[in-house]
Amino acid sequence: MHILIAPNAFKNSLSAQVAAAALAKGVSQSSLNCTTECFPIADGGDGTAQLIIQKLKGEVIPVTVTDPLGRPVKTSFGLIDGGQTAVIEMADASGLRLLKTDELNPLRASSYGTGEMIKAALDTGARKIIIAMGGSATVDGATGILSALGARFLDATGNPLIHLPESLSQLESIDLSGLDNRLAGCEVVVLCDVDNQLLGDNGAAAVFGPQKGADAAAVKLLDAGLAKLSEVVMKTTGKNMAAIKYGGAAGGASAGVYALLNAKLVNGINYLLDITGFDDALQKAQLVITGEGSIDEQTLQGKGPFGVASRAKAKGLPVIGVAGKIPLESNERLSQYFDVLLAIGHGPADIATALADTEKNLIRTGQSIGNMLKM
Ligand SMILES: O=C(O)[C@H](O)CO
Repeated sequence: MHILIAPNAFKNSLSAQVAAAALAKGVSQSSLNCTTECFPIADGGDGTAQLIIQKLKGEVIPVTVTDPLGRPVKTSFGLIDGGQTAVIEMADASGLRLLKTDELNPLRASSYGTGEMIKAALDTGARKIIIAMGGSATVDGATGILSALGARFLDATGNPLIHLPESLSQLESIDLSGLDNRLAGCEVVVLCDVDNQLLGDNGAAAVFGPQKGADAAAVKLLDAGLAKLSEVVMKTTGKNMAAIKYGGAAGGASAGVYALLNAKLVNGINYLLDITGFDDALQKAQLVITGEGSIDEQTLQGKGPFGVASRAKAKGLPVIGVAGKIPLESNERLSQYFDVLLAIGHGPADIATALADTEKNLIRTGQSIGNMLKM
């Protein structure tokens, strides 16, 4: 039997690579006679660019940019296709993981550093830029990214707004005359980790603002600011940031680059699976194991394990989903994609212990899966 092991990262615990290796180790310690292939995945959020760059054997270009609070951060992006295409991870410059809990400041956090990475990519001569968006600390509708690339966000007196995104409700016009003209000849593709739209109860501020430190008042202010941005963008470009699917990803940065850089917004997991040749790996498999920190109804909204499971199911393959948390009761919708769902925990544990034990839990779960299949 050949098993394809394709988990997402286990948030706050293990990268997708380590999770896949742990499951494979467990299976190899079982009594099952089988071969395995590790195919770690990501859905646009943290780790996506790294996986693409690794899989496509890209060149890593080091760069120093500014973090969400304007401090220098050493990071990198990748070049693939012989240098024609740059692959950027927004979270490397503007990610939540760059801030300590007491530094979270969604009213001021800026995506400027991601714009600096785009600029650095243009400097290499890249003609296409893939940006993985998710895991961000910002809710600025890409105003930071665009400012780094030369756009100016102006108030009623024609002065540039300071303290974005907090001041967005004073936006009156956008000056695009200074926008880096190399962007005109460059295709921008954004890999989105969620399909939420920009505004409202299901939008960037309301759903993802709280995890970036926004209280109820800040969520309201940010949502109103993004609505104002959308209104002015509509006047300036005729493009509707508020209506685009995926526009709520990464604090609306996806919607901003869609409207002002003509970026194409796509489902992160599907793009990753396509570009990394997942279907070829699937071709050889008789069983697929995928997983993530939690597998529940939300998984079906385009998350990584869902992307993997739907492709496996399209080929009639059995799928085992492993997660720290799974629904208590069996769920008909989930069963259409996951033949078996396994919780990896070995007993009652607080979150900190569960996170610390994830690797061991995955090894043991992999071994149990192998032994069960052998039976
Ligand atoms: O960055 C974020 O806001 C979330 O990952 C959703 O895209």
